[in-house]
Amino acid sequence: MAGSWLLGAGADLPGERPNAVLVAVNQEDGAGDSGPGSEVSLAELRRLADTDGLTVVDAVVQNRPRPDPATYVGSGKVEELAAVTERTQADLVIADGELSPGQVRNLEERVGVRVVDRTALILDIFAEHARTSEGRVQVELAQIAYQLPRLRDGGRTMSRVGGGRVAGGAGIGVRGPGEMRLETQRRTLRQRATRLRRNASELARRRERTRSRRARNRVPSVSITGYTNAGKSALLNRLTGADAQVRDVLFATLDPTVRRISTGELTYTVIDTVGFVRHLPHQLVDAFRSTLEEVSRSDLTMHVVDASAPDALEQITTVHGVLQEIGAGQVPELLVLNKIDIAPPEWVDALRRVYPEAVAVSALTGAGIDELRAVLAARLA
Ligand SMILES: Nc1nc2c(ncn2[C@@H]2O[C@H](COP(=O)(O)OP(=O)(O)OP(=O)(O)O)[C@@H](O)[C@H]2O)c(=O)[nH]1
Ligand SMILES: [Mg+2]
Repeated sequence: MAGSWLLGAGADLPGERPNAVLVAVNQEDGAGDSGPGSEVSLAELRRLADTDGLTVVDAVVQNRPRPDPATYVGSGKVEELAAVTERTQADLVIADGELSPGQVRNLEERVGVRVVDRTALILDIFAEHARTSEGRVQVELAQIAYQLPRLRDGGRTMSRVGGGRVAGGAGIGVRGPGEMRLETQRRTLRQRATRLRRNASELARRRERTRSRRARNRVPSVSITGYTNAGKSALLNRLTGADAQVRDVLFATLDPTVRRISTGELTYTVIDTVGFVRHLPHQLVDAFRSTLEEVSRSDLTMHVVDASAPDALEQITTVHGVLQEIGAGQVPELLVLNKIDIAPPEWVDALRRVYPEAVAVSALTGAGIDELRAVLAARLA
């Protein structure tokens, strides 16, 4: 059920899209114009909320040098937020940044509805989209890592704030607040995490065996990386005739799809994997380490860029940052500018000036795909 983890157990409204109000602190610190609270970041938060089955009804943004340690936005803005939430009958508030447990508690007390942050929203989308057992285990581990430091003694929190569904209704934390003492909750979560980790490492070993078989057979591997919604799965399908799921939502792909390509003498595998996003929750990066190893162990990564995105350059920087973080910084990269069928030609040219080696394609129309195949073959030979 969309948004159920965010709203808490028992708050599911079947068939209805819960309303959300966004709240953000725009630090305007000159660190690029895509930080929390910027237009780019808020537009993305809207898309994340939409992907998660929520309707964004309003946004409250405050410019200030840094977030208020107690309430994230200043106290005047908190009152405004409460008024907006009341007027729009919103079911929850989503902050465009990571909130401390104290900030969540204080905001919830004053605004009167559930308050979550960008990380929780992304975790919820991942939980919705995970299909394989490995994906589910990884998401649930990330959710537990997120929940543990945020557990609260039920008695003082609002009745709406429960644990809620975690990864496909696995059943942890579904009891309402106050039913379990904090320590018991903590212990239960830790025990569950231990079981999940055991499970995850078994699945990782299986993946490792497949990978080393490919390596022994000297089959080169190409990974597809890039910002979420860049067209990675569409490109895999175009290159290999696979039927990976292509959707206009964020994080459509969580579970890697591998396909083999043979052209002339050359055979290689192509693997499509999870997309990246700014402020990708570190809990997810940790939990998805084994999936992401497919990237760090690959011989080449095709970094797919949505050339029609106004913030394409910043998306590239974000992806490079995540690649570093997962230990894939050294993997040779082939930049692929995708969606040239809809990108303004001057944008594509501007990107090519920065990245002269990039290949421009459209996974949708097939434009540039032959050249991409040729470049891939040359780079792998
Ligand atoms: N116009 C156009 N749309 C494209 C192209 N490639 C992909 N798309 C669209 O972009 C959206 C995202 O495509 P996906 O292939 O699912 O993107 P992805 O990078 O795999 O996304 P995630 O798995 O969610 O990270 C879909 O609506 C595709 O139809 C393209 O070359 N041109
Ligand atoms: Mg995909």
